[in-house]
Amino acid sequence: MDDRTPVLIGAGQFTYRGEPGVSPSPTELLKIAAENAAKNAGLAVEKLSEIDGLAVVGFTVDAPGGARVVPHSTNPPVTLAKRIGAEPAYAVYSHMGGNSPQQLVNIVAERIAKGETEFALVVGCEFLGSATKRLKAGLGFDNWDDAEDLPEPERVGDPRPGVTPYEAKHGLGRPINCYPLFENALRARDGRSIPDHQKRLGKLFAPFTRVAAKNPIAWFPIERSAEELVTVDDRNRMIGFPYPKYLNAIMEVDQSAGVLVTSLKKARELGVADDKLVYLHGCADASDLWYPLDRQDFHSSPAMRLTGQRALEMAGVGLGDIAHIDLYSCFPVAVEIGAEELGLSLDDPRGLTVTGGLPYMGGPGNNYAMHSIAEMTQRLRADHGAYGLITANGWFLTKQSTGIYSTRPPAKPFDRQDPKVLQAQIDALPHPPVIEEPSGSATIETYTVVHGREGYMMGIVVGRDSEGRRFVANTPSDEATLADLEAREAIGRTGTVSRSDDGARNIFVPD
Ligand SMILES: CC(=O)SCCNC(=O)CCNC(=O)[C@H](O)C(C)(C)COP(=O)(O)OP(=O)(O)OC[C@H]1O[C@@H](n2cnc3c(N)ncnc32)[C@H](O)[C@@H]1OP(=O)(O)O
Repeated sequence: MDDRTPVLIGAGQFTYRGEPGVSPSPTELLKIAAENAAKNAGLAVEKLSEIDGLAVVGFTVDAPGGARVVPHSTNPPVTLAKRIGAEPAYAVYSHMGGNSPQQLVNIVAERIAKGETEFALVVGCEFLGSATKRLKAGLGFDNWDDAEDLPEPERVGDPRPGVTPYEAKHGLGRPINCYPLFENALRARDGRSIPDHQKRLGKLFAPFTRVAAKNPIAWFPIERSAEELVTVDDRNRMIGFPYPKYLNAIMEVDQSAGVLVTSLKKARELGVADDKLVYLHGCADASDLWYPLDRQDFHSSPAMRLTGQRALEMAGVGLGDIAHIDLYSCFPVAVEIGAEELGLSLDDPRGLTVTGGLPYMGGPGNNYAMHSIAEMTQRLRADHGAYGLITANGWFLTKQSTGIYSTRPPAKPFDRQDPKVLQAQIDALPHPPVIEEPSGSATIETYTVVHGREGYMMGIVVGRDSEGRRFVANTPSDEATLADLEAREAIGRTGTVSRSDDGARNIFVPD
């Protein structure tokens, strides 16, 4: 095998469950994950000082337009490198997106295969659990020594925001509002009744809770029944119809995870045992037509389909050869569409998660997939020669990265396809025109009803005007309108769209 074959040698994870007032800072969380990865590889933590590559997953608080409410370094890779005594020649920080962990592993592996990097740490963390509690309780951030003001890091990934200003104005910028648009569209496409579809969602995620219950890293290690997941009550309030809270990714956690990726030659020099080596056999990255309103429809993902196919092709295996699977699971529809695009059934006996998934394992910001890679590494070491597949999704089913791993040594040299190849195919797909100021009669293409802690808040409708142009609008926010949208299927219903009195938004009034 080529000396430059990229290989994962160690994976570390961490969940902090202590007092918020003394919680680890972001750099501390990253360092703990890195040290756990080193120990997992059988290395002394001091060896981390030898890395020549460092890729840090972008923090959620650094999303475009995000306020610097939590003190943290302006250059997390450099701050972390100093903390572990390393001076990596390659040090990058990703743009937003839950695809980032797998994308960074793919990029770093390609660099290793080209001889540009030899020993890399890929790592990320979530710190909004304690940080939010500190902010709410006025606990301050005295023991966080991260707030270094350094030159901006080199960023990798696509810097575009997830939505246009037009979409943001109508509420599409929050995942809890946007993902339900896909879920409802999927239900209507299948002609399933609302009660039957809710049952399907509970049935899909109940096995995820079972995996989380056995995962020592899980934020909510609690097994729940299918019925409990979809029963709306005081503990499980409706968030964005049709998702009660238990079907939403949990935002406020303190977790971190990282992996060490080296060349085979370096792994040998470091003395890493053969039974620790996990190879990246296949990988791919692509984005769907970028903005939600530009999609072909709200129940498919060409990027998931193509990245899955390409990763399998690169690995030289078929779906039937995969023994362990983790589909990105921020909300049920990400799993449903992911499974459909890959050709998996929702009750596949292999299971669709190795961690327990975002609503139960955690890792909601951008770093969830690092936990699935770390967990997959363990599973594959225990099932020598088996293959594992993970998918990672960013923004609103926008960016996709896929990885296929195994302890089995690859039969051919690592050869990542230029992501531009798949991207050109996706960008050439036809899609409906978008109109920003529609008026007149229109039809609902998909919708959701947004709830606050006190109850109904607003409706969001994606519709088509009489010429088939797509628009987004809000509905009147009276209870009768919103309750009716939840009581019976609204997709395909007609109404009238016009400008709000203040001219700021579109308002769709159902017939
Ligand atoms: C590509 C992608 O990955 S997109 C996904 C990115 N991630 C997200 O967008 C996260 C989405 N989730 C959220 O924003 C939040 O979890 C919400 C809005 C669903 C709910 O949060 P809140 O409004 O704070 O919840 P609420 O005030 O009703 O209840 C708080 C309680 O519920 C718990 N809780 C909060 N969210 C969740 C959740 N998703 N599942 C289960 N319990 C939860 C809290 O721990 C808290 O419990 P406590 O009372 O025992 O302390």
